[in-house]
This record gives sequence, C-alpha cells and structure tokens, in this order.
Amino acid sequence: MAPTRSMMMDSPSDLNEFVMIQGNGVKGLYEMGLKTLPKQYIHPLEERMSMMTNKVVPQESIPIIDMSNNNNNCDVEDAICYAAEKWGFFQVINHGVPTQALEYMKKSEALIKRLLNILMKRLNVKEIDEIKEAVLMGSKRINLNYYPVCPNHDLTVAIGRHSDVSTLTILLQDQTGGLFVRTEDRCGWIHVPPIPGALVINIGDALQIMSNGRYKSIEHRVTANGSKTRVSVPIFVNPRPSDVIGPFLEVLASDGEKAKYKNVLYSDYVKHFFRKAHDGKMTIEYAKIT
Ligand SMILES: O=C(O)CCC(=O)C(=O)O
Ligand SMILES: [Fe+2]
Repeated sequence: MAPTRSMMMDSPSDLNEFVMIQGNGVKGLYEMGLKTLPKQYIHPLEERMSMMTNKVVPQESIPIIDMSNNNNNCDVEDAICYAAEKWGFFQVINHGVPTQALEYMKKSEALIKRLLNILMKRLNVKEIDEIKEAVLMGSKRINLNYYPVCPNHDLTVAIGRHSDVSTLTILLQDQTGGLFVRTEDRCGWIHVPPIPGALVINIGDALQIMSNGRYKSIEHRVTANGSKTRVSVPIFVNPRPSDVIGPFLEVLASDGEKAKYKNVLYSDYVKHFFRKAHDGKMTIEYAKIT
C-alpha cells in the first residue's frame, strides 16, 4: 500500500518540513483531514488536563473589572493593582477598545497606557517619562492564534504551560474557551471564560522583574479542542530588545526592599525563553538573584 499523507506525518522530519518549513502550521494538518494525532504531538501524561495533578478548580475565577466605573476611579485602580498582585490575570470590560481586529490594535494603546499608569503609581513611580515608557512598552507584537479542531485532543495541549516574557499582554479571545491559569497554590487550573467584548490582561515576566516580584506573571496554558476551532489575538507589550530590565529603583527605595532580580538585557531574556520548549515559570529563574 502506498503511504498516505497522514502516514507520512508520522515521520518527524516530514512533519517538521510540512508544518514549520513550508509554513502550513497545524492548520495545514487539520485541513488535510488527519483522523489521529501525529505521535510527535502526544504530550507526556503529567501535562494532560485529564490528570489529577492538573485539576480544574471550577469555583475559582480571575477578577472581572469594569473600567467604566469612573465615579470611583480609586476602586478601579485598587481592583487592578490587587488583581496584578494576587492573580496576575484579570479581565476588563467597558474598556473603550473596539474588538474588531485592526481597530483593536490601534486603539489598545490608550488602554495599555491607562493600565501602566495605574500599576506604576502603586509602585511609587509617579510619572511615566520617556525612558520609563520605552522600557515598559517600547516594542509591541501582535499574534493571530488559530487553534484548529484537534483529533485525540485529550492527548495533547494547544499551548503548553508558560508565562509571557512581556510587560503586559492584552488578549482578545473568541467564544470557544480553553485558556487556563495556574492557581495561587499551583495545585490546579482556573478557566478564563470568554466574555463577549472583554479583554484578558496578564502581567508578564518583565513587569514581575521591574516590580521586584510585586506583580505576578502567572503560568497559563491552552487546551486543545475536539469539536471547535478557536481564535485568539494577543498583543504583547514589551521592553525594547536593547533595554536592560531590573527592579525599578522607586520600588527598592520605598522601604529599603532588597532586589530579587538582577539587571538583564531584554533580548538575552527573550532568547533564553525561546531556547527551550515551554516549561512553566522556568524562564524567570534566569534573572533571579539566588
Ligand atoms: O490563546 C490564548 O488564550 C493564550 C495564548 C498565549 O498564552 C500566548 O500566545 O502566549
Ligand atoms: Fe501566553
């Protein structure tokens, strides 16, 4: 029997050629009509959501913050800073950003600045001057993530456990669901339910470092789905590659706090992240003072 296209996909080099080099992605595999998951995508047992060690905690939920609550701006600021300190993840509604793609990218700038102003004020950074603005949001990247329907979806993950290397990430997701955030005790996962019109905000490693650990960059992952496709559009707000990041002096000066992280060149930090497969929160160890 002549080998079929799907049989060829069992060979790691053919699969790599088709998905990566020819740029077809996993979308190409889906369109080919594969009925079973190529074995290279099968994840070890301990990474699968079906395992007890990965239990979903349905009663927990990340905060949902109404940004239009202008009568009491202090409440909005408190809610954002508390969410950034405790959860590292929150959803915002009534944020003033249109959610149609191109407009979303253009108009997100004002929301990013508002969030960073609020978060900086709490760190004793009174003003975001040009230098601070560059280090906080000097470069941005937008991704368009398409997650096709996946055969044997329980044997794999769509995106493995990781934390983002950004300052902040702003994410627009469709109504499929599947994004999970690590619980504080690290024993379970909390689903981030799609809310029409909402944006998901998370703190990235760069802001965890610059805030000397006050704001948390939390591990998250995306599960594969056996019946529905999923689309998400994250905007990663980053320092520039040439920036050196470390705890802000204002944070350390406030109460003589000791630096938990050393100064690192941001491009080195990002290189370190991409040097290995997604592995939870391991990247930040690179900047930790031990
Ligand atoms: O698609 C999602 O919900 C999350 C994507 C993500 O975590 C990432 O691109 O870093
Ligand atoms: Fe992420």
